[in-house]
Amino acid sequence: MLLIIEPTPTPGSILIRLAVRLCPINPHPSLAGFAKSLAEAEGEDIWKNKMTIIRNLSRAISQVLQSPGCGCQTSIVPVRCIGVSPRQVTSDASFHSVSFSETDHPRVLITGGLGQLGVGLAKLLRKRFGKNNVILSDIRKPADNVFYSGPFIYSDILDYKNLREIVVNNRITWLIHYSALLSAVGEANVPLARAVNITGLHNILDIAAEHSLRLFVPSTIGAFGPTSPRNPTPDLCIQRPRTIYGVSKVHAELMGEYYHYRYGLDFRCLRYPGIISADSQPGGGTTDYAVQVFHDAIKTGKFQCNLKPDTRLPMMYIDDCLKATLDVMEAPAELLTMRTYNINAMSFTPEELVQEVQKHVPELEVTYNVDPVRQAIADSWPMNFDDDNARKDWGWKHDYDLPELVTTMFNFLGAESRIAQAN
Ligand SMILES: NC(=O)C1=CN([C@@H]2O[C@H](COP(=O)(O)OP(=O)(O)OC[C@H]3O[C@@H](n4cnc5c(N)ncnc54)[C@H](O)[C@@H]3O)[C@@H](O)[C@H]2O)C=CC1
Ligand SMILES: CC(=O)[C@H](N)C(=O)O
Repeated sequence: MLLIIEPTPTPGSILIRLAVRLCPINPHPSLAGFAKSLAEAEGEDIWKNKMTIIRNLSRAISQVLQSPGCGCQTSIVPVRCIGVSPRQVTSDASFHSVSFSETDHPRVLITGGLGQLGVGLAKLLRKRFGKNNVILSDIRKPADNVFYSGPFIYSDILDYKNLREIVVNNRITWLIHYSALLSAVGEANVPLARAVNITGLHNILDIAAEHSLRLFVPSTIGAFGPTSPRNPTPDLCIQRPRTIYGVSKVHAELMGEYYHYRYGLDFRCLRYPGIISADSQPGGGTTDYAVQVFHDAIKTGKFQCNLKPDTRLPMMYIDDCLKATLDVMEAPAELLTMRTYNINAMSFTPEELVQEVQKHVPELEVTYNVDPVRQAIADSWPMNFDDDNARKDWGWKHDYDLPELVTTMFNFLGAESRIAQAN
């Protein structure tokens, strides 16, 4: 629970916020009533009697928590901390952002939503929560099909005020933060990667804390480095990545967890492996080869791989990745023993992937032209990812192994190229 205290807080205003946050749909009468009487008495120098206030406050809270009429889960409301908001709010924005009509469905904002993963996630979430409850945002111009498939809004995560306005005006309750520069493009432009991945994240964290949002930030296998155990890599171990991307993701993991413990932010984070998708292009990472091979196999029958044939990395089909994201966002807080989890599906080398691809396109010709930057990155990343905690805690389970992944990719891309040929 996050309680934001104004510059001159009064017992009444604190209690009204507390009542609303404990049960936004139906503030508990004893707490709400007590808050009202305190608010009325505020003119009478009520701070003089602090002990009475604290005693009555604890009594009112415990009544609320024990009340069967309160629709809120008691397990998620313990008063973790009553602290000052990370960026002090001068207005009553946080109070007004809690709407009494927010009931069944979350209102979701996805940042960086036009990359490899965002459009697919929006589709999945819209199916579950309704089209208009999921807003895609990015700094790029959306394709027609994306623009007409549901709400889209321009949002630069470096613009704090604009981001805050979007969250307030759209009564956002879940924020999925996808904007980032990935590993290879990050090394090519370190200042921009630092700005987007680190400064941008600070904006996101503050806005999420200020407005009590549930926040998802993906991390990556790239958050580990050459001194981490690589086969397998557990959730908790040495993390000394050697890319700006990896450093920024470790920073995101630690800052998110810190905000969780310090301000009660509902921060959730999964470390994704390399993600393979058919209908969206990767944005400049080290694992991109594993998507490119499918397109080249179909288009030209020739593929040049930029990693060595025996470079083993953890990978996952996009549907599994998006399902995991929704599952962890919906998981009851009491199941989460950690706030950052590894997830995995399979591990393979380019050689093994090519063998599987050649079962579908036997004439595929493959050459290796190693990119030293990407190879050095891949050599420092996990080979196998240990995701036992995600499986134990909230029931994570992947559906796609290597053969299913390859068949699914060809089914999709084959159908697409047949449609293109027919037109
Ligand atoms: N695709 C993958 O294999 C993996 C992805 N992830 C993480 O998942 C998230 C999404 O990944 P992808 O969709 O693959 O990334 P992507 O690189 O395809 O897309 C990132 C998006 O962020 C946007 N962006 C850049 N600067 C921005 C700014 N200032 N404001 C708003 N948006 C901005 C870009 O326009 C782009 O559409 C990222 O955080 C990434 O680190 C983690 C592990 C693996
Ligand atoms: C694994 C990732 O985070 C991403 N695909 C990259 O290669 O940079």
